[in-house]
Amino acid sequence: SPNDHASYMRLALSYAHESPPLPTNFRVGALLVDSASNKILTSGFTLELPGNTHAEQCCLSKYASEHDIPEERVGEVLPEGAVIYTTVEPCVKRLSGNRTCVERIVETRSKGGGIRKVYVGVKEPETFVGDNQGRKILENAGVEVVLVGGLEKEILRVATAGHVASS
Ligand SMILES: Nc1nc(=O)c(N)c(NC[C@H](O)[C@H](O)[C@H](O)COP(=O)(O)O)[nH]1
Ligand SMILES: [Zn+2]
Repeated sequence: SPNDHASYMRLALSYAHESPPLPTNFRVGALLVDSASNKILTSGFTLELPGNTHAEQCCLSKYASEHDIPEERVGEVLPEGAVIYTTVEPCVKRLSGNRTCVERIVETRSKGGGIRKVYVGVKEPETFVGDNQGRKILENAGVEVVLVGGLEKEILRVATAGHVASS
């Protein structure tokens, strides 16, 4: 129900606070949830795992390691009702050139299962890569993108805490 989405998004936002503030990315929090059992499978935040990691990537990577499977094959072990909540929409381009979260999410569906829905707190600001057009790519891959409104101001304040205050 809608307030479930808002409470999951608020929880994802609480993880974003764990991310170190930097001027070079956003502080994002994410959850991997089994919507069938309403259970939180993993949480993640930007830079949680070693390397230049994204919140959504950390959720998938942690779940994969819990199941002793390489991250790129995580789709094979995700439950039927797997969904992701992320405070900022999944990246579709990254200045570092690392694999994007849209690619990682789409890849989970290669064997038929995988992530079915992505709940998003805000559209990505244009700071680094301009307008993020990832939503269409996700939808074309059969991933529904649902905007969960109400936390935009807080999400953006946390996401940009490491950025030089815009004059
Ligand atoms: N959804 C999302 N989750 C994250 O955890 C994160 N950090 C971003 N950020 C998107 C932003 O576009 C990229 O952080 C910059 O483009 C810099 O690229 P890198 O992150 O260094 O690869 N977006
Ligand atoms: Zn990403």
